[in-house]
Amino acid sequence: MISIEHVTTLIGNQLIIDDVSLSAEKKQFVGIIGPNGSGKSTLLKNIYRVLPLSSGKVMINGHDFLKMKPKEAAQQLAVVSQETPVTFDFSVKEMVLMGRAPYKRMFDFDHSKDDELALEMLKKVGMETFINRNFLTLSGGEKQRVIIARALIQQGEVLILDEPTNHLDIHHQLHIMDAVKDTNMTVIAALHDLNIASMYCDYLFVMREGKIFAQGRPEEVLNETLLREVFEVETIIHQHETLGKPHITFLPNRFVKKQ
Ligand SMILES: Nc1ncnc2c1ncn2[C@@H]1O[C@H](COP(=O)(O)OP(=O)(O)OP(=O)(O)O)[C@@H](O)[C@H]1O
Repeated sequence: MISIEHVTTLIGNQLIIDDVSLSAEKKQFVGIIGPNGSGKSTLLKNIYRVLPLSSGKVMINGHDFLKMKPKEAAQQLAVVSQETPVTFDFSVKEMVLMGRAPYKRMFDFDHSKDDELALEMLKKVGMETFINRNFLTLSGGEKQRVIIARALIQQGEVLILDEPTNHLDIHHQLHIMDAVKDTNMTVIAALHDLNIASMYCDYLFVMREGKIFAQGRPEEVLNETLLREVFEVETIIHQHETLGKPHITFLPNRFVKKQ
């Protein structure tokens, strides 16, 4: 279980995250939704230690995550962010094997068990035929799928996803979300696509202006009034017959104005 307790973040003298608490139970898939600039990425960066928080705590299974040594922290939590800058020439396999680093001691070499795992994770993201390709020659979506394989091979308890499927076509969005859902990891994901959030998340936190505005299961949170108030959009929401989840149809402004 991961819990974020009363996190507040100031950047300069601007309050970006204002006393946010949220948690995810073991193996739960938790989504964070909210408009541009509402603080989703900042909060995730606070959690994965790229951005220091001003006050608050991040606890994993009762241990203070922010105080863990880097290797121990990497055994607990993996991250896929929107962009992963890579400037050196690595093969796809080498990129994925980097996810095993938290389990290595100095002068340990990759062994065949790790190679098998790398292939298994690349299969999960549909990239196994690219195993010997140079990472830098891949398309944006292909790169992102390799980065997801690298996070999966880390086999931590918690997976943090910041807009993980931004670069992906719809087939690969669903494929990746299915692969993530099938892992035994606890997931906290910032998502822009509200129908994807509805389909995959067990629980949602809605952020607005650095605060948690609402929370609950998708069917409790995704309603026309909330989406109007938070995202300033008009929608029609119905329960999808096959999926049993709310499905959102967004109405174009010019259509709404005519009504
Ligand atoms: N280094 C920084 N300096 C100043 N302001 C910042 C900095 N980083 C983030 N912010 C501001 O904090 C607010 C929250 O940004 P954040 O990236 O967390 O939002 P977000 O919800 O992830 O947005 P998006 O949906 O556009 O990705 C924004 O107003 C942003 O401009």
